[in-house]
Amino acid sequence: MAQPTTPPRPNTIRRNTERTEPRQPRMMRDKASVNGSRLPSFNWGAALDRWFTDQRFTLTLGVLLMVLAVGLLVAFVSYLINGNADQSTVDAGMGQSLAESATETRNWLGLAGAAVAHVFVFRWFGVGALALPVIVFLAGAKLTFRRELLPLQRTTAGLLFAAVWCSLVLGYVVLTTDSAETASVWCGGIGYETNVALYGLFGWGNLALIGFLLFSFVVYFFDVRNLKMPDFSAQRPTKRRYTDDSTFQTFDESEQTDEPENDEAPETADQTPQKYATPIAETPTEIQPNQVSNQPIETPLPDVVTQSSGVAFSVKNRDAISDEPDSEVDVMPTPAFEPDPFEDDDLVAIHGLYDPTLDLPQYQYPTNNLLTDYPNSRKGSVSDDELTANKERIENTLRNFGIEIDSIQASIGPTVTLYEIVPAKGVRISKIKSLEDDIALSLSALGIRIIAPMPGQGTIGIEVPNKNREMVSMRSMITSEVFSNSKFDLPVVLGKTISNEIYIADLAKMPHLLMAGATGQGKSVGLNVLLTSLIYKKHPSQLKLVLVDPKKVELTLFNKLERHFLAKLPDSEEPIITDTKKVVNTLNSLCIEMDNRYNLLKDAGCRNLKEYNAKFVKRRLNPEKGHRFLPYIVLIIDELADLMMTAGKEVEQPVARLAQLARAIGIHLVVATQRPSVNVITGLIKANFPARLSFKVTSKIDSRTILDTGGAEQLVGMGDMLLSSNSDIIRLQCPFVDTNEIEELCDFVGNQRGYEAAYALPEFVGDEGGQGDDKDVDLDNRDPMFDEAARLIVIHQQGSTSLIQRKLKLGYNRAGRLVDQLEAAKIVGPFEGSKARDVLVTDLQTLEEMLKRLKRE
Ligand SMILES: Nc1ncnc2c1ncn2[C@@H]1O[C@H](COP(=O)(O)OP(=O)(O)OP(=O)(O)O)[C@@H](O)[C@H]1O
Repeated sequence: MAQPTTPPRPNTIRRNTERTEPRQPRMMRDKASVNGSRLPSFNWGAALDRWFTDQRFTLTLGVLLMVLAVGLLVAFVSYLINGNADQSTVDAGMGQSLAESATETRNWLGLAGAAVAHVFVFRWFGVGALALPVIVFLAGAKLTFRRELLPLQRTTAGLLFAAVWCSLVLGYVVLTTDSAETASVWCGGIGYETNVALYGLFGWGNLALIGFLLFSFVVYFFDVRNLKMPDFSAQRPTKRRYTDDSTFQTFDESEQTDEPENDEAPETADQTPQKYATPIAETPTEIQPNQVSNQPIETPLPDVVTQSSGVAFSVKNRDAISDEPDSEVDVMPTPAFEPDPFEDDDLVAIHGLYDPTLDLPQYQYPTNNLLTDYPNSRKGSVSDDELTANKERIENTLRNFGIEIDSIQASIGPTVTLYEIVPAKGVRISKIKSLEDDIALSLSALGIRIIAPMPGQGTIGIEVPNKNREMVSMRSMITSEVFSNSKFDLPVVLGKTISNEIYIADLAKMPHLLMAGATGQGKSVGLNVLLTSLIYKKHPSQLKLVLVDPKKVELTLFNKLERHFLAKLPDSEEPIITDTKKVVNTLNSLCIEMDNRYNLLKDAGCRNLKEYNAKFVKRRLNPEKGHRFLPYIVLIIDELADLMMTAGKEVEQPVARLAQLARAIGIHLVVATQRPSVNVITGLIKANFPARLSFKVTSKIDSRTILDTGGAEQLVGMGDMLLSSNSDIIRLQCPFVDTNEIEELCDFVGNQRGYEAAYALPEFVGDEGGQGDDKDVDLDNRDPMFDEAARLIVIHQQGSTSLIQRKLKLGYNRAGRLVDQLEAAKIVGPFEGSKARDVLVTDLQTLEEMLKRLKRE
């Protein structure tokens, strides 16, 4: 038997099942394979995780805790009433029989109640012990109803402090009134003993210490940072949320946050609306956009809130206030010299960082048990017989062709086993590569892939499919440490590598993904895996999905996420886009969103979305100037081929434009197709998708189209795939997630409180609206901005709606109408899909003459 230090014997086979684990000494590995006794190790961590996340377990535990809380309350109250009588019984403890003690106990919950209460009430907290049942009850309720009645952590901290503090105050009173005999049960041991210990030192100063303790707690608990004098003339800041398009509610800040009432000067409307809308109302009010009244809210909080209270509020509120000077809104005038509060560091000091997740503060991330645990997933391990047989066949085949090898090492992956061969000295690698087909034939298995040489190693790899493959469950990916601890912005699980490592990528860095694969090879499952990873990791305020599904059936289940994660055109009814015309409009709308976001970034002086959001979170960007927290947008297109067939350039151009420019502003594309031919994956699209993934395809040509190399035609299907990223090719097994798992996940998210509607993308007037049939356009009724828009277009020689929109600060609809009028006046040419229109007037002088003529007519 070989010793660990001995160099590998020629032609020996070694298993390498788990690269992630430290490698065993050779001796042990050989032993394991000789005996053939590879015992499956039981995963205690996963079993415990399963147990604790099982909803039946949490429900049972929750109810148990609530019952326990009631029991503790009864025991404590009873002890406070009868405690003096029970003390001696409990203290007598082991000195007498249990039955004897039990009969003597006066506690309503018998000896057990008296004993527990004796510890918590008498020895520790006194009357403050009553905090304990409240904490236990809240914890039980959280487990039972899966929502918090009160913020558990914060309430627990507050109650524990209250218990100790009460004990200290009462301890002081008991000590100074010399009533320990009768009243020590009320203050408990902590309060009494502490006061006794300190009284000798400080005397009545104890009270000052206790008072200071309270002060320090308040400072930290409520994050008080200064003691400015309260301005009683100030009106209280209010916070508002829309209930529907026409009305919105404001509600008192103090209802929502645990912060102390803000005693700062009144905030003006140009401060971030998460904390304050406008100092309009003293009391909770329901406000019509054009009129503000002081009626208290009678309706409870709406079941929905707007996308980002930041964005929506600032827009609507601006309309309500600035467009209606005579309205009843009493806006506090802002003196001209007053500094922009958004340049004032104090905002964070006063209100803390902006938290986008407060849009949906009670949102619960999906739990692991929504996904199925496939217990037999590791069943497909490769037997020693299979390994030895393959090894011998590889050796024999190579020997038949005159190739000698030094050693073979096997790495068993979930779908294929990689045999790494160290050829004998003098053997040319190209010779082995040229024998690819012969080796495949002799191993009589599909899916042999030869990697010669293995990048970074002096070996040759031969991948042979396993007879029984391992099912990689999505649950095992989600529960893995790498995924749970991943700090990626948009973490997506892609699968398991040949060495059984979990492969996670950051979509934000990829920054787009092109996916191909013949029908039935796992593309839809792959898209579901990607969506599942994102939904597990992101809060609805941080991520929006635009789902395009020309096949109409693949992504329907995600409908339920409409009010949480989906984004769509404002006039569109279906949250999942299936109609080609709507797809074109949506893509163009995303281009407008991209332009808008670039403008916001420019104004903010930021280079990318991360910097921008970080600045917004620090309250350095003013929502009144259009700034808002920008969620990531992930566009998923399931089946590009259909779209390219029907809309060609109209789809290609915006897709390419988005792929080219959108990475910095947080729009990422995942585009899938079953036909990876050059007329679907055009050069323009391909050039802008550096990360590409291929499931099994039907021909080497298809493989080349998608990956720039062959190999994908030799995959074995069912989620077996090749990922090409930064010129590396990695073979992965995609995890499996079934439709009913997706259904459970979407139900879990969809049944929670969501936004009032899907995230609204900017309006885009498609070709029907933008075609500009000049017969319908009345040039006598020109837009007041007509001349200005015409000059702009001619100066820039660019007939684009978004240029007008940006430079003249107009809404999309109005800019669209202006372009129609410009077309009717023959200043710009007709609509040409997503391309900018031709400008028909070449210089300003000609334009001015045209404008004069128009005025005379
Ligand atoms: N990762 C995987 N692990 C195990 N089995 C898989 C995996 N992916 C797909 N399969 C199997 O292959 C079948 C087809 O997968 P899928 O529906 O994703 O194919 P597709 O490429 O989207 O096909 P189409 O283009 O026709 O929609 C699945 O029903 C499943 O049985």
